Amino acid sequence: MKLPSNPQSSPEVRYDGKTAIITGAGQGLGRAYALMYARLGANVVVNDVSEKGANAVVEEITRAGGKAAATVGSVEDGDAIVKVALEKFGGAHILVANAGILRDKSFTAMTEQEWDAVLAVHLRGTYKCVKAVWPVFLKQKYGRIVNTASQVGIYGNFGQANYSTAKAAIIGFTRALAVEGRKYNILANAIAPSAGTAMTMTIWPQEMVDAFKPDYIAPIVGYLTSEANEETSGCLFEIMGGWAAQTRVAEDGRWDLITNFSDDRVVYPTTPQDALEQMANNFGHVEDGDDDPYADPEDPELVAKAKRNVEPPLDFSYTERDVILYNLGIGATEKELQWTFEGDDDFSALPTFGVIPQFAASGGISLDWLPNYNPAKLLHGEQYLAIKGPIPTSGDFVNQARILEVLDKGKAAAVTSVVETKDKDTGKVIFENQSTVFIRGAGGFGGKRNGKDRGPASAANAPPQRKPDAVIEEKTLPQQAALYRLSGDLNPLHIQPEFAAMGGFDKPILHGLCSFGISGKHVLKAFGPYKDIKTRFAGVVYPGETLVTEMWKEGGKVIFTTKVKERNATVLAAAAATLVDSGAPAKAKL
Ligand SMILES: CCCCCCC[C@@H](O)CC(=O)SCCNC(=O)CCNC(=O)[C@H](O)C(C)(C)COP(=O)(O)OP(=O)(O)OC[C@H]1O[C@@H](n2cnc3c(N)ncnc32)[C@H](O)[C@@H]1OP(=O)(O)O
Repeated sequence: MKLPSNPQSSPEVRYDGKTAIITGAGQGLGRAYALMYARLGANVVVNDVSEKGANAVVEEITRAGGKAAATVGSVEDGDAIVKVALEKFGGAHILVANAGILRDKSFTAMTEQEWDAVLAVHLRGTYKCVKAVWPVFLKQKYGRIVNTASQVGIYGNFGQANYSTAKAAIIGFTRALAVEGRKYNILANAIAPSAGTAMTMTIWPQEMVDAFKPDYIAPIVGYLTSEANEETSGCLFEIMGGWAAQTRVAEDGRWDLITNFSDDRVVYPTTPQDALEQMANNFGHVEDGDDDPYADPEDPELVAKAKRNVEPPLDFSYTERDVILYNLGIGATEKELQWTFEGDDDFSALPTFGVIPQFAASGGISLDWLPNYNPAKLLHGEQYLAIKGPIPTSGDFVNQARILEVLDKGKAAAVTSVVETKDKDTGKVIFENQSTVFIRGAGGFGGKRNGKDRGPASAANAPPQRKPDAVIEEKTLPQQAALYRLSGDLNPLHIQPEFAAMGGFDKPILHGLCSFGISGKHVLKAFGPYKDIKTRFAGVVYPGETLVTEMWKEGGKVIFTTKVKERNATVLAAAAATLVDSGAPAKAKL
């Protein structure tokens, strides 16, 4: 920011013809601002809850030859305040939301009334005044706003949970206004002033109150709300007794140095996109210490810390009942006792049961840091499952989840997580899942578009140009999703019409992993067991539709494609399974 050395005397900082609205202007900081604006040619609307205070300031201004009007009442009545500006002066150009109260109390003792009162005056009052003046600013394509935050809102303070909350919220509010207002020449900044006023008098010693005069704050507010300020917006300034600094957010993503902002790898994000980019850029290089340029491979503790996307391990158990429920959920029948009767000699889980433990683990992975994240817009994009040992029909396990990659697909974000499921007793990994979710509307944050080669987990698996070696058709049930969800994926997208509508579907859709399981069962029936299986979810399936799995045996792999028969739509693509017995012949008749 280019700040004139003395804005009050600088020739370019004048407010002739402009109307400034100042809330809480009956005394203290607000009064100092009101007097400054009036002195520099503005019409001033002096708002205060105290009639005496507001009138005294108006009188002081008019006596000195300036123009001012009082509006007495709460800042929560922003409409009434702005109305005075429009009626008395025919417009509004500057809003300084300054009014505030304190109700300090330790959080333990703070009453709800004390909480509500502070939030009402600071946060709701600021919002109401901005809301009322915003259409005026939009229409004239000009507006300058200074909202009043506080150091307490930045750093927190004992006895001020209510005030800290309101002030922190005002910072975010102001930054959002700056983003939305920029193209209309509406600039909004927040200040965290410290001055001796009636408000701080209750908590500061008298010498401090005397030393830190409100007049020291006014010039910065004056400059920020002047025409001379053509670009500074969305900033936060801490100002006190003639000292001012811009406060920026700094990020250093290295665990070892997270509290040490001392070198040039520290970054200063100014938008959520910047902040997200820092996070997104870090995904993928933290699988082991050697991959992490910031980790010291000599120091195992540091290497462990560098695995920053790792969720804590979570216990997970399942029983034979869970196995049967899953098998039924992907179409096992009462005749297939090996999948539906625990007393059968060959009782077993269908291999894709291995995707189920990840649901218990990935609950810890939150995605709400993505811009415009909307859970209704999330679709399952890809799935890879490696089966690394015989699948028990019951037991105790430990799941470990981590985010592997966050890609920016422009109109969507693609987030890949990895979950390893280990046998709790032996520590042996049984399943590894790599799962990509595709969140429509959450892209465009400036992250990288293409991910790394994840071997069979990201292979393109193009089907060969010949007739399939095996084809299996299976009609799903209208209640397929209602049944399948009981195995762990409780996403309402698959059962609740209203939620499906929010996701853009006219009715609930089938779980991607249900179709995956059904096709995985077809591969098993046609070619026998496999040690890994992968697909891309290329189109939606509705419960009740018929799935047709076309399979081609290529060496030790079965490449497959699944279509919905009724719509001839491809729903599983780039799909393949690696067979345990690579020499297994294609079964001609199924
Ligand atoms: C713990 C485990 C977590 C699992 C959570 C699972 C939660 C479940 O409850 C949710 C579900 O089961 S949803 C049901 C299953 N999934 C679906 O039905 C999705 C079907 N697919 C589609 O609709 C589109 O392909 C669609 C919308 C995905 C993409 O179509 P388009 O927008 O037209 O995309 P397109 O223009 O073709 O490509 C844009 C870029 O995105 C990449 N891409 C496309 N499809 C992808 C997919 N399925 N997965 C990952 N990336 C995909 C493209 O490669 C392209 O990238 P680039 O431009 O860089 O080449």
